[in-house]
Amino acid sequence: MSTLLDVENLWVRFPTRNGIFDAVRGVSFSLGRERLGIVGESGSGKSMTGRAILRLIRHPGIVEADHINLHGENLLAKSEREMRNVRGEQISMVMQDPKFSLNPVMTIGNQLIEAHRLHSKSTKAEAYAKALEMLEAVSIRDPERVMTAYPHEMSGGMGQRIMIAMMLIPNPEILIADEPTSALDVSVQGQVLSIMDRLVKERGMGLIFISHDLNLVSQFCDRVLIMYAGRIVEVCDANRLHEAQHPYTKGLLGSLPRFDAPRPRLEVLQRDPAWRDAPSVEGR
Ligand SMILES: Nc1ncnc2c1ncn2[C@@H]1O[C@H](COP(=O)(O)OP(=O)(O)OP(=O)(O)O)[C@@H](O)[C@H]1O
Repeated sequence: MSTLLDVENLWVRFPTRNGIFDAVRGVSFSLGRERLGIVGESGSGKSMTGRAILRLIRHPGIVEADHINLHGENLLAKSEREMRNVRGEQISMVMQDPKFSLNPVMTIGNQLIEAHRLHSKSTKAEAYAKALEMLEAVSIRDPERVMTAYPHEMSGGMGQRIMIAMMLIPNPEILIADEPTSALDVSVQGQVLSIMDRLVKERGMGLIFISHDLNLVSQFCDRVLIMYAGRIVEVCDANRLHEAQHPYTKGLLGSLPRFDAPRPRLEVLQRDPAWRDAPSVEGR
């Protein structure tokens, strides 16, 4: 499998009143043209890993790594100006809540057109056609009407699909999706997942899918990194997640409710201090 992205020894640090807090601690993994899941409980460092790749960690957070290579070029060596081209052009990120990402006072059409013209020297008519095409690609049924609407007029699921359309306009090679479907109901969730699935298969895109939902990730992804306290504790093929060896992963699986075999009581996730200090597993 060809490697698009290779991350070596990534740390994300925050200075706090009580000293440095390490949110991500020496994580290494690679991404090919695949659906790579990152799972773990809240605070395990999933989002910070995704944001660090795009150097989107806010001050005073610090990103350090031996390298974050995109096609062999280290993103950490790029200037802020060069990074602006990488964001969107090569790597896009979709966040959980589109309301925070779309401009509330601009029509959806104008936002899509602007996104397109930012990345290519096209005429307004070409950008309009491309915007319509992208809305159709994410299964928006009435794209002409949606072009003239404002974000608040959209349901959560439509907003999320519009965000994906916006992220796809520059045709990125990598999409980082941070809990992209957790605010959506199950049927809309299915639509959004199938759009992302199609993009991986048809465009050969690499997808990093960040989620706390083990069931979803095991069904949707090819490979899964399991994070605990800022480290990767286990790497599994998604369809073999049930064979996971690490006690934390087993605990996460054991604490899931199941409809097919209801448990009288959900297991409480136990944590062992030794897990924190064990070296990070390589996600390659
Ligand atoms: N500005 C900050 N200062 C200090 N610590 C921070 C800061 N921002 C995030 N953190 C910490 O970094 C850790 C990792 O956060 P991250 O958002 O990556 O977790 P996550 O696994 O994505 O969790 P969730 O599923 O809840 O989003 C958390 O413990 C969080 O409290």
